[in-house]
Amino acid sequence: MAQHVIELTGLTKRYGDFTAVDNLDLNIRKGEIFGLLGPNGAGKSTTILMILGLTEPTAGSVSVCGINSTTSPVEVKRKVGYLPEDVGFYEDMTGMENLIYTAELNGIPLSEAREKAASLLHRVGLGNETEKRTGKYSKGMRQRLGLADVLIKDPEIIILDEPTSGIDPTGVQDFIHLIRHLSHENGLTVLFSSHHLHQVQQLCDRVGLFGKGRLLTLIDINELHNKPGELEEVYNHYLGGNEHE
Ligand SMILES: Nc1ncnc2c1ncn2[C@@H]1O[C@H](COP(=O)(O)OP(=O)(O)OP(=O)(O)O)[C@@H](O)[C@H]1O
Repeated sequence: MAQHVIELTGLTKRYGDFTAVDNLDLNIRKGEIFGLLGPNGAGKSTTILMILGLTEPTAGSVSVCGINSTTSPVEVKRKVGYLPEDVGFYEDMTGMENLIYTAELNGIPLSEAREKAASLLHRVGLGNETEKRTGKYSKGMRQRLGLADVLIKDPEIIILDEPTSGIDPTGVQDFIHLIRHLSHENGLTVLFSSHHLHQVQQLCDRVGLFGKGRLLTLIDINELHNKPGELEEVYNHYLGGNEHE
């Protein structure tokens, strides 16, 4: 049986009378690329914040690699790399310097940090930009550096929240290929939150479709037989053809 690295049980988040995440039961398997798909406000980011232990659930529980995120967020942080929509870097520092800084914050000795940073910059396609200040990086380059930044502590899971917004179509394709490659190369579990149907279908093994805080259905992408319009049909069936791109 597949090993679960994230287990959400009855997970609920209420803000006053409003329920942002409603009684969510979901298990993510080790090594899979799982998509959280849904329109704005569906509860994807709130779910991610609870997985990271950055927001406390109103009810239910979150376990990451067997660790309770709510009671042990620091331990969970060691296992999970989180790439938000907009990554912040020290703009006056180079890509290399930024990565070394993150590495040192994670307790990696300087000599090892340099080597790891150089290798990761190369792997994410920034091998020729290591000495450029990040203030001069394009949005696509920043997201690639963001990936290197989350990978430097050797996480078991990476969580990417709308990582492609603001990147041009070619950059998006490159980014998607890079994530697939990194996941397969390292056996990484990836959680990818997006409202872009086509990106989710291209990248993910399984998808959870979210709407109004609820998990509406689970979709195995292999079962869609790579038919480009199929995920859209499922989406429209559950979400009534809401605008999604
Ligand atoms: N701190 C908060 N206080 C009150 N309501 C909140 C808070 N955070 C989120 N919400 C609400 O919870 C709902 C779910 O938000 P969430 O950000 O999780 O959705 P999402 O699926 O990630 O959407 P998006 O794609 O826009 O990021 C939204 O209606 C949002 O307004």
